[in-house]
Amino acid sequence: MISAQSIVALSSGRLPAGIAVIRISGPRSRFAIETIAGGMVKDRVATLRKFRATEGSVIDNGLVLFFPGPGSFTGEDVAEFHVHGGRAVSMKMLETIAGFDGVRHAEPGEFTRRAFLNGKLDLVETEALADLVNAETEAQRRFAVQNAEGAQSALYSSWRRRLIHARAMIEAEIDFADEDDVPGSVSDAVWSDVRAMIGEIGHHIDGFHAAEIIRDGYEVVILGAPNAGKSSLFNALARREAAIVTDEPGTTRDLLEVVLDLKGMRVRITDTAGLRAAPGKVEAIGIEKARAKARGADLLLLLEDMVDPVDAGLVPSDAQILKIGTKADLVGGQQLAGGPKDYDAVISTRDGTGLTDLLDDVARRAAAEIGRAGDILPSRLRHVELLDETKGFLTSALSGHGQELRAEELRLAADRLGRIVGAVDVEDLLDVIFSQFCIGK
Ligand SMILES: Nc1nc2c(c(=O)[nH]1)N(C=O)[C@@H](CNc1ccc(C(=O)N[C@@H](CCC(=O)O)C(=O)O)cc1)CN2
Ligand SMILES: Nc1nc2c(ncn2[C@@H]2O[C@H](COP(=O)(O)OP(=O)(O)OP(=O)(O)O)[C@@H](O)[C@H]2O)c(=O)[nH]1
Ligand SMILES: [Mg+2]
Repeated sequence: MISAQSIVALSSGRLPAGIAVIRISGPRSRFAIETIAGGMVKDRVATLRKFRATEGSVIDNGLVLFFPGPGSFTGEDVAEFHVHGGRAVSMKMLETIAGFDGVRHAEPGEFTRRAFLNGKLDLVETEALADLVNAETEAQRRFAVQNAEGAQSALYSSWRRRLIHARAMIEAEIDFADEDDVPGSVSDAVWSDVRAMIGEIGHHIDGFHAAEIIRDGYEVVILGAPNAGKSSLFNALARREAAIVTDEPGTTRDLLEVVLDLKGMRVRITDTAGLRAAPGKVEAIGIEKARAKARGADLLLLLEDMVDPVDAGLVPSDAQILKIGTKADLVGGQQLAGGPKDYDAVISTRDGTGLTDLLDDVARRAAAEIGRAGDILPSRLRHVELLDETKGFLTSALSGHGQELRAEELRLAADRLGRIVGAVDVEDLLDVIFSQFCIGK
């Protein structure tokens, strides 16, 4: 598909910058180079040229590249002008190119949309490209680049191929039911492969929580009785005075959150109101919020003042729990070693005791949840929903009666996988997916 309209945008970031890249895709790319750079350049080779405005004045000295379609990012002819990254320079270039007949400013994600429509990327790779551009942590980048390169798509495509093969076998059996040369063991093999796929898809779906942790962060909630030292730990982890600390019990009422990059992983830490019976009105609301937050957490840090231990009570949650003794600086060494309480960690925000070990422990637990680098995980709820439907059709195909019906269910299952990668009927999804991009991508 070659669009009649060419599109232009600033494809590099915020101005001013050292260099800015102005990119045009579509049939007017060639004309833009001829007009602005005074003549065509060699394909795919950076060439230094003077760039001139329509009336002939010099805009800048810069590098220009031409990528002939279909061998380009978008699949169309593409030109790039690399200019000095000033605001006025970039605006003059954009204005000049958008002033040509048949050229308009690109919408967000429109270059990538053309790449998708021209078959350069599938839908999952497109989503991964959006993730790559938005990646802030090393774990997010690793995950996104692997999927942008097609790892996730390859998995779905291989399942889809297996299903198409399975269905062909079952339909052949229907067609040749009366003949002797289609052995029954063929259909046994097919259904045992379908059973295996149900297991593989189920296992893959289970990985979604790991993908959510990579994207949204590993959720750590600090809990404990009033004055246990929660906000002091929170501030130490945030490396700033993010929360108010006083010696008055009941200082913190609202949830406070910081996001850390811990060894390349996104980790969200929440400070909460001290848990106690018979609190004041505002505090009671804070305590309810703390309990609700704890329910959705991955890890609870349950703090207790070792000088004045108060049982904060149990909080229902599936999260892992680390019991932490605080204010170690106030407690003698022997007391700690032989004390009645068992703590997973002992810290002091006063003298820094145990903080590095605690962070290491949190990072280890987050890494264990994320799984091994290279694991292929579903990266969108959209994928999980379609995978669930796929699994549902496979399950009823497996236990169903009548070869025709069962073959039809295999078809429906393969169709759902096709929807994930965009091989079938996805027009309705495109606007949602491309709205995740910035202009120029
Ligand atoms: N200057 C610049 N840097 C960039 C991009 C770009 O468009 N321009 N990219 C944009 O996102 C990324 C690189 N991605 C690209 C992907 C495909 C093709 C391309 O021309 N593909 C052809 C031929 C491939 C080949 O020669 O092996 C093709 O797919 O047919 C170019 C860039 C990151 N860096
Ligand atoms: N000596 C010592 N004092 C600490 C330490 N951590 C906190 N404190 C003190 O303990 C008191 C309570 O600390 P906070 O961090 O506000 O306690 P909190 O758990 O957030 O309390 P609430 O918000 O009221 O629930 C303050 O006076 C802190 O200075 C520590 O490691 N050593
Ligand atoms: Mg507090």
